[in-house]
Amino acid sequence: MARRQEADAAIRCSDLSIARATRGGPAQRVIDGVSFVLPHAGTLAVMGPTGSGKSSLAAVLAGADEMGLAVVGGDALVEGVRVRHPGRDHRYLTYVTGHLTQSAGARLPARFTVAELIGQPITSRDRRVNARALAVRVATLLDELMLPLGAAAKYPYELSAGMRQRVAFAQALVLQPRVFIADEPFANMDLEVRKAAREAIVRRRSGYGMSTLVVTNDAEVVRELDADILLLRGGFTIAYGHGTSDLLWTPSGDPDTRLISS
Ligand SMILES: Nc1ncnc2c1ncn2[C@@H]1O[C@H](COP(=O)(O)OP(=O)(O)OP(=O)(O)O)[C@@H](O)[C@H]1O
Repeated sequence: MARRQEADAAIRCSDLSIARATRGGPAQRVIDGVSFVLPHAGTLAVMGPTGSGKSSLAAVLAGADEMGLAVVGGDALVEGVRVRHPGRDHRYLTYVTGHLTQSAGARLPARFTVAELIGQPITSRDRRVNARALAVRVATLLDELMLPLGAAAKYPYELSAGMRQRVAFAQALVLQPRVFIADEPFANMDLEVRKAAREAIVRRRSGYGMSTLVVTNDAEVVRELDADILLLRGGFTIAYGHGTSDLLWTPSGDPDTRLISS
């Protein structure tokens, strides 16, 4: 797909507010006035307690068609595409962002093989894809994420939870995204595998400038990826900056280092 005019940042989020429709009741605001900039080749960790809106923010930025989520204020530019009304650019948005949703491994559809699942972002866009080239790309990703080549022909139920998570991880990277939006990507991974998955991110960051927004509450992940931090509570930003000692706390957010040192 042709590159659009070069955006000046991977994500430029300006006073973004997101609401989630609730059954019967009024829409619930899950993100309220959030602003940040993720530069090209940058890494941002979105942290905060459960229900603070991390996954909702990630889904909207990735252009996920999640029922009931809507931008109700401000906007965000992801590789130059407005998430509020992307229109025909929605397809481009989902092409340049690799979205690894929360518990993606556990939610892989059961009727496809691993090779089909990893290749799906490509085959769903181009049915005449070169099968041999696709097989090579799938094999490379399996190897990179320490999955045996034999896994390609298996179905999700034949794999462990950790292996399924790596299949979902590979699927989110198969299009070599410009922005990787990953919701708790290292769930169910042991130390060795987690290192391989982290290196897959770092390799793309230094190789072609992939930017990463990672939802995590693991301070180790923040350190390992040398990430900036956006700390949310109840949909609001309570701190933003780099490193635990360099965070700017908003007036409404009492400094609470427990949130980032757990
Ligand atoms: N599928 C859903 N249906 C209804 N409400 C939801 C749904 N998913 C999230 N919510 C609500 O939206 C708000 C924000 O949730 P969100 O999942 O974005 O937060 P989070 O910080 O990612 O939480 P967690 O760490 O538990 O995943 C919460 O109040 C949550 O209860």
